[in-house]
Amino acid sequence: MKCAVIVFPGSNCDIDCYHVWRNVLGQPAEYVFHKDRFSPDDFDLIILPGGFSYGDYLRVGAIARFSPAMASVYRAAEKGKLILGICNGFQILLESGLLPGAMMRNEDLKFHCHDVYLKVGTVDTPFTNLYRRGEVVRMPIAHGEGNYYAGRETIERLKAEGRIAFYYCDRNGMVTGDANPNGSLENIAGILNEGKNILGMMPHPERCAEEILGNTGGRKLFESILDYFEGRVKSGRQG
Ligand SMILES: NC(=O)CC[C@H](N)C(=O)O
Repeated sequence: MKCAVIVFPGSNCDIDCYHVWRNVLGQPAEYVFHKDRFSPDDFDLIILPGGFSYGDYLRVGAIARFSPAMASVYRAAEKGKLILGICNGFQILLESGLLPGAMMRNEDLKFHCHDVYLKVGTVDTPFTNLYRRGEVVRMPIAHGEGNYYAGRETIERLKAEGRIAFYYCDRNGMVTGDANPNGSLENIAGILNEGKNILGMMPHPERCAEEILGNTGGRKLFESILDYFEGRVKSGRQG
């Protein structure tokens, strides 16, 4: 299953994503430079990695959204290809309109770099099918702008359609204000598009996919994608 990792000026998690896909899952991966275009059928999975694309100028993700590589991502998205945006990648997906809502500065205006607990909101997706619904996983976060906001109608729709992939929670799985690191509405940590072929999430699964890192909570996310692609599970939509 061929994966593209898009490299923007200021990306800093591109190598981690490439490493996980290539070396942990043993699948082909390629870097795609932000100035390059590609055809929608060149890749089965596109990862928009974390970092500070274009220095986070204007608004996080606001400039990256206009890069040539993103023009190809939009075409791939239309074809139902799988797209995973992690942290800054999530921010770019919001700015590009591929996912609804917007990201604001963390409520306390501080950069948060620590582990959080996440509750899996839906397992009927190409990205989460190996988790149990309601499973609690630990993952690191590292961001200054993870305060997710959307209008009430959008939030209700996301909930009704099973499109909230992850909520911030405490170690017992309670979704409380205390467990919310950034002020995100309803403790939302990750959402899907309507077709469930696009996932944006603030936590970093690529930083917790190997024993040597002391946490493998993110590994099932990548394995879910591969299982889905190889037809071992039937959920969401496949391009
Ligand atoms: N780890 C990251 O992707 C950083 C995200 C982002 N640029 C922020 O600080 O909000």
